[in-house]
Amino acid sequence: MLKTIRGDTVPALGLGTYQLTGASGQAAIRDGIAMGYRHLDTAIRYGNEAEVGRAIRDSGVARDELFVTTKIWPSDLRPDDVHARMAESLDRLGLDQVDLLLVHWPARDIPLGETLAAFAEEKAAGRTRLIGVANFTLPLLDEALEVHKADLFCNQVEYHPFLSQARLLDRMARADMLLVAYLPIARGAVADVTLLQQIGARHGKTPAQVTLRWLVQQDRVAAIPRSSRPARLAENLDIFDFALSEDEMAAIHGLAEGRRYCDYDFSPAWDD
Ligand SMILES: NC(=O)C1=CN([C@@H]2O[C@H](COP(=O)(O)OP(=O)(O)OC[C@H]3O[C@@H](n4cnc5c(N)ncnc54)[C@H](OP(=O)(O)O)[C@@H]3O)[C@@H](O)[C@H]2O)C=CC1
Ligand SMILES: O=C(O)C(=O)[C@@H](O)[C@H](O)C(=O)CO
Repeated sequence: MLKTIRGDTVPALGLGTYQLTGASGQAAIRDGIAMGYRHLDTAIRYGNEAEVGRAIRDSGVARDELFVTTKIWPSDLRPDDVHARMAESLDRLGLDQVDLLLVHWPARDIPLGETLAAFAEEKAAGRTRLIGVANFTLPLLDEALEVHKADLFCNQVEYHPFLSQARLLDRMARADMLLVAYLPIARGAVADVTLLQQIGARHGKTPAQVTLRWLVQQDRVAAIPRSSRPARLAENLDIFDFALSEDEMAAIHGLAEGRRYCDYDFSPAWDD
């Protein structure tokens, strides 16, 4: 399944790579590509761009069949730093271009317009095909769209059954942007939820598969679960042979309780 935003496509289900480092991390990423993952999510902060690059080269999969995202940390969002970090990322990845470059978190002390102008320059220079943001709240998104007049591809945010993103999704639909759901299985916590177990039993699927299907079945939503284990990598990808009913979709939406896992002292003031 592909998601299409203004003519650009991305596989709806990608592989998160946080903490997939070293030889074991590289092996997990390589296994994931061999199983069929074609969308890989890394970040400078994860310290694994070299592993991602090696896994891509080992896979033998053509570069244009893969969608590779990286992200720049908020301390490095001044224009000169953006250009330097992007060059270093490409070097570590062993690529000429990434598919998507993201602002990893909003910076409090760097004008957003300057950062996004530098991102647009990276796009114009062909070092990234697309640009976007992550962890942007409604006001930050409005600011980004205002200052950049923007062709922002996505906002990558925490999204799983325990955290509603209805207002953000509504705003992003009007801007024709993709929501990339991080922590899509709430670090595995969905496995213990009775409702997800019951829906899963009906379809012969696990709670994680039901959750990932619920995400990608929504308009303009992609998801990037991570696993270090081959069996779970395969499980998380195996969600395209069934569909949830409208009632099942609504019931899962009903699990939202404002539970957020990624909340740090540098996080923005969340909308919820
Ligand atoms: N932009 C941002 O600020 C952020 C982006 N991200 C991105 O999103 C990705 C996903 O988020 P992440 O933190 O990894 O959390 P996830 O929700 O993907 O959960 C990953 C955890 O769940 C376990 N798991 C994986 N599959 C299953 C399954 N089928 N059943 C039960 N447990 C399972 C994994 O353990 P095991 O490895 O043992 O299988 C791992 O501990 C990250 O890897 C990263 O790429 C994440 C956080 C913030
Ligand atoms: O995983 C991410 O993408 C995050 O933004 C955080 O978990 C980050 O990596 C971190 O280290 C927080 O201090």
